[in-house]
Amino acid sequence: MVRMVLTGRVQRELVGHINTHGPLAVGMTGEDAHTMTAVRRPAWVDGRAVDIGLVGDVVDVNPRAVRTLLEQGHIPVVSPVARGEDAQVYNVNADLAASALAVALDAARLVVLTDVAGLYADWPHSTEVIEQLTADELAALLPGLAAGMLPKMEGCLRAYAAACTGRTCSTAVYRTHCCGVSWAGTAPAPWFCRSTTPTSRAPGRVPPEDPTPSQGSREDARVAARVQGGRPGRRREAHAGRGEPVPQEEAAAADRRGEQGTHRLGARPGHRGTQQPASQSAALPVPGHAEVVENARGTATPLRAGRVYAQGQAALQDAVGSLGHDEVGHVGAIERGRSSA
Ligand SMILES: Nc1ncnc2c1ncn2[C@@H]1O[C@H](COP(=O)(O)OP(=O)(O)O)[C@@H](O)[C@H]1O
Ligand SMILES: CC(=O)N[C@@H](CCC(=O)OP(=O)(O)O)C(=O)O
Repeated sequence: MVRMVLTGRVQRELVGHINTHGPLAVGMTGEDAHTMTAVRRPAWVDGRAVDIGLVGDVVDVNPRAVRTLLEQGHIPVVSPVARGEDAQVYNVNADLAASALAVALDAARLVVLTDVAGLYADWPHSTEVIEQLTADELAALLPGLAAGMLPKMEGCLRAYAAACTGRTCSTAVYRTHCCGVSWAGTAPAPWFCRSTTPTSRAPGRVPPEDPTPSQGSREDARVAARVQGGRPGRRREAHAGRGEPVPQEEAAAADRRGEQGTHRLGARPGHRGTQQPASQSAALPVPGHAEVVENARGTATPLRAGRVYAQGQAALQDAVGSLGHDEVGHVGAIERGRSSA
């Protein structure tokens, strides 16, 4: 079911929209060429693991197939379905999958899109957007987040921790800014608008050693309750929860697998960020601006990357518009600028 919806339907629509601009997008899944390997991820409720079915967490990424597509000028559209070493196929969260892929590709920037103006400080009571926050601040906020914002922010935190571990990270600041966008009119405003230059509020703050959120977020409790109650829910719950909660030993075993996996992709312990000015961050480009996008080690092919990026933005802008959102915000996660390591 998950494969059918995510790969057979959602992915095909996105690929189709992008390809109205040319032969750019190629659809694939995390299963293909062993791109993503996952382990079962339980929900945590009151410190106890609750099995919610074939939901996984990416523990290993082989980016070779994606890299090959990029090098050939394509835009890979990767559905968040991953193989497990136990021969199961896991449904992984798209934002967490994107974060893991960005890390494996050594990407210079991770951008996650959302249907609201940005990360709200006191949602659902207020829509005041947090413009910028540090990894520590985000880690503290994480357990209180819910719905789609939780995996987005968890993905940001993981990418930050991985990107800034063992190397100088000049712009290691989370920026959550909205590029509010109205798609209501016929001529949509740019949604990749220029971001504010990050301040020097906290570059180089120490990332958390384990960015995996706590044992017991509000969202986990909600999902587990849905699964246990067997009630149909939103799409997420409807296919996330298969099967009954399992005995504690099994849940604990799943957890052990999860911990092992987190170790493979997570932050290496002992890292200390380096104090660097934060001003090296490039502003997000506006559509059509053929910015040369290099990865952090400066190894991207400049011309091709610039062309693909510019085309890709126009195509993505259209694709997102076609999905019918009235407003699309994006949450800038990591933006490293040039790394000296
Ligand atoms: N602090 C928060 N700030 C903004 N949105 C939040 C927050 N906490 C929870 N949310 C919810 O998260 C949603 C954004 O995630 P969404 O874009 O729907 O994710 P996805 O579609 O990728 O699952 C918002 O519409 C809102 O309902
Ligand atoms: C485990 C998990 O979260 N799976 C997600 C995969 C797709 C996804 O992440 O879609 P959104 O970003 O729109 O939520 C799901 O089943 O909905």
